[in-house]
Amino acid sequence: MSRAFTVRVPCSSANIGPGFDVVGLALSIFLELKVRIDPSASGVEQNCKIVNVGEGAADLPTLADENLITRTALYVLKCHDISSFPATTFVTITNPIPLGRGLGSSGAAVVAGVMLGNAVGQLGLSKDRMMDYCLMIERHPDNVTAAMMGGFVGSYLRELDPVDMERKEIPLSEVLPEPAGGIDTGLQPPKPPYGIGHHIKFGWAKEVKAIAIIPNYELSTASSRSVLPKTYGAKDLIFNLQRLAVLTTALTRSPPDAELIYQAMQDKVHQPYRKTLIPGLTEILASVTPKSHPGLLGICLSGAGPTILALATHNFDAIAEEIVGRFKKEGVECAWKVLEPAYDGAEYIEE
Ligand SMILES: Nc1ncnc2c1ncn2[C@@H]1O[C@H](COP(=O)(O)OP(=O)(O)O)[C@@H](O)[C@H]1O
Ligand SMILES: N[C@@H](CCOP(=O)(O)O)C(=O)O
Repeated sequence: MSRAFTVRVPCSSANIGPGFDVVGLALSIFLELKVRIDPSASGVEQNCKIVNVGEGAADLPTLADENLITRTALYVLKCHDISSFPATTFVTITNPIPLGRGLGSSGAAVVAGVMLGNAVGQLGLSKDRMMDYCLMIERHPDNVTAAMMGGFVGSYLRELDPVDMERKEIPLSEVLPEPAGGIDTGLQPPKPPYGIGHHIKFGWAKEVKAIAIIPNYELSTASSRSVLPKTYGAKDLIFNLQRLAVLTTALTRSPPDAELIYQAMQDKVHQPYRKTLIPGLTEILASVTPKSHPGLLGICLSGAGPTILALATHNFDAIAEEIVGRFKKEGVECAWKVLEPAYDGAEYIEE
């Protein structure tokens, strides 16, 4: 019997200033998979047929063991003794999330892949258990937690017992083996331990919107993490902890207190180091304030960048145009969008 379903996953903005690797906000750009499983389909070579549409479509892989979404689904299936997609699985991936911009495209792809594996294999995994699979692949919890659970979330990775810790810290190449010449032994991959992470959803004041100013170049999360120090001084860590403690509640209050939020979104842990990769970053972050641009609440780098996220209640055009103009002076063109929180997170819709 044929089956059809849709998987829908929001993009996300991680960190929101001081919450490096800790907080994430799911936002209203949605990765969508349209899936049809048709056992009677004939004339199709592979048993999983992928069509990419949207951002980066021309460059994204169309083979199931190469594309991040379907590789992730295969990981989930193999952990349940299912070695491949059922014949014939047609997956149309429509991706409006810009790649490598700090809006969680890879986090959304991983969440979509885990949801796909769960649905294709009819595994009945809960969202909490699916999070364990996500965290075996994307090892900072902020994006995947926001994309899966929705809204504004805080998360941490638990200190697991030594056996589980060893299973969790297995090299990524063993979780998602490279297709060509990799170490795909055909053996069952390592199953995730239970409860790798914990999370909590914060509130969100309904009048707060997120303006994403998106430069027209890609910066991979891996390169943007490579410029960060391995150790930090107590002063900078305390600076961030103090602000994060205030920020998560400040963003729930109506009407929002712009002065409080603006200060609480300052960061000393990642943004200062990333300025070497994002032309004009320091000046851009200082270019709009609640005084210069009423309606602005706070401004930060979105995820690993280069997108800038400005939280605001109104005056969106003026705030965005100021930042677009600053980037232009650095020779960088941008697009911008006003986004809403995506409260529901990842969704599975049976057709
Ligand atoms: N829809 C998708 N399908 C396949 N791969 C994807 C998809 N979205 C993202 N990716 C992979 O994730 C990479 C971007 O990840 P990353 O560097 O973490 O940036 P981002 O900030 O967008 O998450 C892409 O270059 C691509 O390899
Ligand atoms: N906390 C991570 C978040 C990366 O987010 P992405 O959207 O850039 O993938 C970091 O800051 O490195």
